[in-house]
This record gives sequence, structure tokens and C-alpha cells, in this order.
Amino acid sequence: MAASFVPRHVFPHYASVPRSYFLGHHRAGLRKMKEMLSSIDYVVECRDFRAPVTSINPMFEEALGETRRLIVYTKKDLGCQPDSPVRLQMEKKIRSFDQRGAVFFVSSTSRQDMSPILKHLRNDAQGPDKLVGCRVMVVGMPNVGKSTLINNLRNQGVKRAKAVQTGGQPGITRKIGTPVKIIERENESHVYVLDTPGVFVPFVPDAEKMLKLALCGCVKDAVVPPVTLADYLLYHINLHNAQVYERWSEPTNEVMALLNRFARHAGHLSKGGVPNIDLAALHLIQKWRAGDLGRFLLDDLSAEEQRRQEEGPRGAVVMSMSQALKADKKARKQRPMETKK
Ligand SMILES: Nc1nc2c(ncn2[C@@H]2O[C@H](COP(=O)(O)OP(=O)(O)OP(=O)(O)O)[C@@H](O)[C@H]2O)c(=O)[nH]1
Repeated sequence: MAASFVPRHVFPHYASVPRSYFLGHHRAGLRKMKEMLSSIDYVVECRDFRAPVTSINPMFEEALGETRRLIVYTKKDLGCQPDSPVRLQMEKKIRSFDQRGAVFFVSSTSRQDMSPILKHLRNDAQGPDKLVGCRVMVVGMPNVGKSTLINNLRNQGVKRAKAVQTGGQPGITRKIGTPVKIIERENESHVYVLDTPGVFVPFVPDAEKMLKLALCGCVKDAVVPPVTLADYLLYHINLHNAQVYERWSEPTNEVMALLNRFARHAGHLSKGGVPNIDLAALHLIQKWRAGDLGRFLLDDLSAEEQRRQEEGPRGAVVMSMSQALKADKKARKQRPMETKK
């Protein structure tokens, strides 16, 4: 059976996927960031290494475009094995997408990943005068790892303890924080970072992108039906290594079969011993997010490279808020009845 297993090469279930997750604090956060921009000297934009193209929020380009910045791809440890020979190739390709500024790749478990960022900021980030120092705003999609990065930079830079709260679900940071010192300079023009709320896009035109962002944890787990998300995960796992779930099942493209077996194995049973499929789906997704079901990218870097050659470097087109709301309304109308909330 395993020898003849053929994974799906396309994921068929897009119609039922909601495409919006633009919350009040996203809108307010973005507005506040724009307002504060005149007092900000530098921007650190975080993106998720597992979805290096999809986790770009084009609204930051528009809002923070002219400010000096660097890009940090977080969760590197979850995108490939640490000693994998392809890691450097991946990094090289991703780097080639951003030729305007410095690009870094970090894992929260690696202190040494912080040193090059600190060194770069020390040389490149200048404030208006030594009294205020240099103010760096850290931005990115929800749950991408902004607060974790700030704590790690602080720990490595000035040997101080955690300063901002982190958490496994999006939306832990709701407001722009107070400045946190990460670099001390002899001339007293220290470098401070400000945490910001994660900001999602007003509408995701491509449903597959929504699935990728949901898998990475950028939207709350209740937004996309867990079985659909687990199915999308299974689709990716099978393209990489269908053996990673051999503890529960032989290779399969049938998510319900896998979830049934996994639910029984993990003890996710409702009354009468019936498998709790939604709970099993969420648990399976969490296992992947913890690196237990393979480490791989969700974006196809070669396809993106080709797209850029054909269409130029511009990423997703930025929709105005009213365009996004209209597109969302239209998409809701088109969704099958049973999936509407
Ligand atoms: N494995 C791994 N997990 C990480 C990494 N960086 C962050 N995380 C985890 O990702 C989750 C989200 O991290 P946060 O730092 O709270 O994310 P955030 O971007 O500040 O989230 P918001 O409050 O939604 O803006 C937490 O569970 C972190 O432990 C990383 O490099 N590797």
C-alpha cells in the first residue's frame, strides 16, 4: 500500500474557506503605527519562515514604506531540520526576494541568531539625538513571533529578563508597547524596541493563502474549520513525507480516516467512545506547529522565483479597506450555505 501511495498534487477544498480576519485591534494598531511613524527611526518586519511569501503583509509596505528597516524570518527551526543542507539554499532564495535591505533568519531557541541582528542595528539604526536614543518598531502578522524576538534581543543585548508577553494564539499583544532597551551604546544613544499588535490583511483573495496563514497560527483556530485545516496539512505532509504519521495510519489522502485513528490513539473520545474529530484535528495541527510532523515550507520558493521573474518583484496588490470589505462580502455570498457563520 505505502509503496503505491500517490499524494494529492492539488488541494480541492477551497470554497469553504473564510477569507477575512481583520479585527478591531488590527485596524487600530495599524492606524496608531502610522501616527507614531514620525517618532520611529527603524522598523523590524517579522515574517514566518514557513510561509515566507504568504506572511508578507503588503499593508506594512504602504504604511511604513519609507522608514529604514530590516526583515526577520522567524520560526526557522520549524521550516526545516537544523542540519539540513537545503536550509542555506532556502535562505539564499528568500534573501533574493528582498534586495532592498538586510534579512535575518531566527529561531527562538538559538541565542546566537540574535547577535547578527543586534550587530546590524548597532551600526545601522540611528536616533535623532542621544537623549531619546533610537526607536525601533517591530511589526508583523499576528503570532509570527514579534514579542518572542523582542525578549530574545533584550536578553542577548542587555542581559535583561523577558519584557513583553508571548503566547501560542494570535492577539496576545493588543496595543503598541512602551520602549524596551535592547542595545546600550557608549555615547548613550541606546536602542529601544516597541512591540506592536500583529496586523492581518483586510481580505485574503487567495483561499490557499488563508489556509497557510491559519496553519502558521496567524488567525485564531476557530476561524477555519479544523478538519479543513487538518486536511490541508495532510496534503502538505504527504507531499513531503507520508511516513511521519505511521504511528497512527498508513499513508492516506483521507483526512477523516487519519483523524479517526489519531483520535482513538490520543484518547480524543466523546461520550460512547465516539472520536472527537474536531479536537483530533486541532491536536494534529498543534503537533505540526511544534515540529512533530515534519518541518517544511508551505510556500513554493521556485514558483515564487518564477512569478517574480515574470511579473516583477511586487508582492500582493494592496487593497484599500473598502475594496477589501466588498471582496469579503462577495466571497461570503459565494461560500456554500453550511460553512457560513
Ligand atoms: N518553534 C518556534 N516557536 C516560536 C518562535 N518564535 C516564536 N515562537 C512561538 O510562537 C508563538 C507566538 O509568539 P509571540 O512572540 O507571542 O508572537 P507575536 O507576533 O508577538 O503575537 P501577537 O501577540 O499575535 O502579535 C509563541 O508560542 C512562541 O513561543 C521560533 O522561532 N520557533
